[in-house]
Amino acid sequence: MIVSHTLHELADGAAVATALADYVAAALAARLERDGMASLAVSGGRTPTRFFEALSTRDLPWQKIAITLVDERWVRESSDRSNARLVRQHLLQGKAAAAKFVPLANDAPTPEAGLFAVNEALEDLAWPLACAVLGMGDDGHTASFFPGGDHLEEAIDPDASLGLIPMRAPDAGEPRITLTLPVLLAADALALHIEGPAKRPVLEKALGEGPATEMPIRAVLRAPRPLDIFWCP
Ligand SMILES: O=C(O)[C@H](O)[C@@H](O)[C@H](O)[C@H](O)COP(=O)(O)O
Repeated sequence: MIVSHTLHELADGAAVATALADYVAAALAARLERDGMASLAVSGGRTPTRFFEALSTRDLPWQKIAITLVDERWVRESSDRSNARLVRQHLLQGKAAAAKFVPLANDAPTPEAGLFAVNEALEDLAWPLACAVLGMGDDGHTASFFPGGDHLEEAIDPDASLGLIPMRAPDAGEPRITLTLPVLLAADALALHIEGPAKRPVLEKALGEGPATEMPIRAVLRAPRPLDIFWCP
């Protein structure tokens, strides 16, 4: 198996935010230079706030950049569980306010009902992604690839034909929608952003043996492509 990870160990969350913002800005700039347009997919959850704020100050031609999410909880943007809300509050600010944002959720009652419209909206992005930034939960999930997820095997299939898939899982809270593994792996640059002492042993365990369905981050860690892991205690 070919694995090629780079672990960036930083002193604290502020240092991770700066290093990851540098990394993402470089990936966007490289793609902009080549194609004149670039897309970025980011994760939600609690970890990314400081990184979003650092990235939002970067001097990039944001009007040529489209931002979407790696995954979303199927809730309204008024919910504090909404990843889109987090992106609007912390990333689409300052210079980055000029970016185009394509949310993964809409007003449809379920992800299945909303899927078609989200897929259509995503057609406006420049594909493949210039950069995708993943997070990781304490159970080893990433994106909405949850252990026990009803569409987990399809979502982490490297040959998945769908780019976007609904997901329900016992520990996911609400129904979710997520980009699938091949879409994430096709990104020019792929980062995993984890912070705090509790996540390091989870990462170490995920790097060991065992099925990817048990710790779905393994599907990313085992993929034959470079992955940059940003971590601080
Ligand atoms: O919507 C989400 O929940 C995410 O995109 C998810 O995959 C997240 O990255 C991890 O759960 C880590 O979350 P924390 O940053 O909250 O630990």
